[in-house]
Amino acid sequence: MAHFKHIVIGSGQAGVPLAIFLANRGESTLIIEKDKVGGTCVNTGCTPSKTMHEAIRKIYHSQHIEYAGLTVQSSFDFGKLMKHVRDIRNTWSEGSTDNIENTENLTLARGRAHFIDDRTVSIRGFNLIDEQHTADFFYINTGARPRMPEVEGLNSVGPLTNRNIFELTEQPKSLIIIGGGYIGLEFAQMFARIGTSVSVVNHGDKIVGREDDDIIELLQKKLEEEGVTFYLNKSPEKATKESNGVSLTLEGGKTLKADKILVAAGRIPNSDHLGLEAAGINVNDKGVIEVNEVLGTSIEHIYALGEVAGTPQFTHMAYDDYRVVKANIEKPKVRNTLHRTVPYTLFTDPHLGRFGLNEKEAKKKNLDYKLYEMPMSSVARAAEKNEPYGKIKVLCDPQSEEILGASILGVDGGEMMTVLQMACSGGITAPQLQEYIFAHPLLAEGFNNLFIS
Ligand SMILES: Cc1cc2nc3c(=O)[nH]c(=O)nc-3n(C[C@H](O)[C@H](O)[C@H](O)COP(=O)(O)OP(=O)(O)OC[C@H]3O[C@@H](n4cnc5c(N)ncnc54)[C@H](O)[C@@H]3O)c2cc1C
Ligand SMILES: NC(=O)c1ccc[n+]([C@@H]2O[C@H](COP(=O)([O-])OP(=O)(O)OC[C@H]3O[C@@H](n4cnc5c(N)ncnc54)[C@H](O)[C@@H]3O)[C@@H](O)[C@H]2O)c1
Repeated sequence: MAHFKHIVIGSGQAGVPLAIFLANRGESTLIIEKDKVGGTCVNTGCTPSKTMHEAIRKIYHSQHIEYAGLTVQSSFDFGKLMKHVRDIRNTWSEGSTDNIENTENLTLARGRAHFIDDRTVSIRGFNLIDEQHTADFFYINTGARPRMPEVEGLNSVGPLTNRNIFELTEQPKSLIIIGGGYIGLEFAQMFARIGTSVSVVNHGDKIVGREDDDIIELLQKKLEEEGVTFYLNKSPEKATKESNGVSLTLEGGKTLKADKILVAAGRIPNSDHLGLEAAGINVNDKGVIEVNEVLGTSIEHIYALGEVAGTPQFTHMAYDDYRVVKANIEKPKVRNTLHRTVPYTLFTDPHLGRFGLNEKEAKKKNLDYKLYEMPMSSVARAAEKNEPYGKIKVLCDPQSEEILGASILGVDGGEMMTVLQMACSGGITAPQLQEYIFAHPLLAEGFNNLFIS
């Protein structure tokens, strides 16, 4: 048993920078990881999925330049693509491991941690030997895992999730995806583009249900044009292993058949098995650790960060939790989690870049707004790229014309959204953007036309 000033449990998007920060203050710090260093984003989330997305985007666009007189007949090696994805992921995870191991005062323990009491954790190591350590302060950054819906037989058909899909070496000829959210749609398009027959089953009547209906319609239309079939308002009821794959029976009786099923039906926090009761740490009925605005738990010297603490499920938000904890260690009460902007980008092609208010939310809250909207085909750069699909919607305050939120379904829509997010943070208004000199012909230049009232 050793005593540390700080123990960080989980090496996710908040845990690694936090542990390095604490150790660099000259304070003895232990970081515990039960799996690969870097957490979901690096190993089974953003890094591999966006590596795959970019490769497939390039393949797709290289096959769609008939307008320039080029017809491409190419062969495609799925195994090679997935090896590339795993190589990139491993490089980033190993880089993160090296950073930890090269930091003075920082120790990496490999194994699964749980609390014995509010000052002690036990770690079940990879060698199955338990060790116990104590600390003055603890930081829980254990993330979340895929939620497996209650579907009869689902576990016995060996479903894919984000945890094992990047290990595939053979391309499924057909794929059923349960869930029409971020993971479901990103994978649906990727697999459809490489020739897999893809069906998405979603129990709500809309995919990405919190977006505006016109944006959802455009996005769904694009995916349908690329070969994705949607089964909306349908819950899967029974999964069965077949001699040549799997079948999934939906409510109402329709049965789909495919090589594989991918489950992308939301995530649940990794708070069970942590011994939180032994430490007196409160969780809510969804298993989320209850935290205050500076991420303190019900126990004064224990903090929780990232998805396990109910932070919006994006890497940049977990990372911002690290900034909040860091700021409060350096100078208490300077930063908290209240009123944070939560930008995000759905990495379909084209992107859906989002931040702040959309029409759906404004109507729900009965808020007044002025809407500026324009098709992407009116943006010169998008036309020049021959990627004019989508639309821009920006909500502004009707009096001050300050920007309240944006939905940009369009080529590089995430990058475009960020320009508006920054304008919003800096109090730059719609008329100011209409007069602003953007370099021609960039996508952002489209804002000159968008904001003509
Ligand atoms: C397929 C996919 C694509 C995604 N794409 C994006 C994207 O493009 N952009 C974006 O912003 N977000 C994306 N996300 C979401 C993003 O990955 C997560 O929001 C982010 O990783 C959450 O970080 P975290 O710090 O909360 O936890 P995690 O990154 O999940 O880290 C938690 C760590 O704790 C470890 N752990 C758990 N329990 C224990 C224990 N008892 N002892 C020791 N260690 C433990 C886990 O092994 C893990 O390494 C994606 C997610 C998925 C699944
Ligand atoms: N680009 C990004 O930033 C990105 C990419 C991937 C994941 N993520 C994060 O990861 C989180 C998890 O992604 P996700 O796609 O698993 O969850 P999600 O919450 O985005 O979507 C889940 C979908 O599954 C549907 N669903 C739930 N149970 C179902 C059932 N039994 N049958 C059929 N449909 C069902 C829901 O209606 C919903 O549409 C996201 O919320 C997001 O924050 C972000």
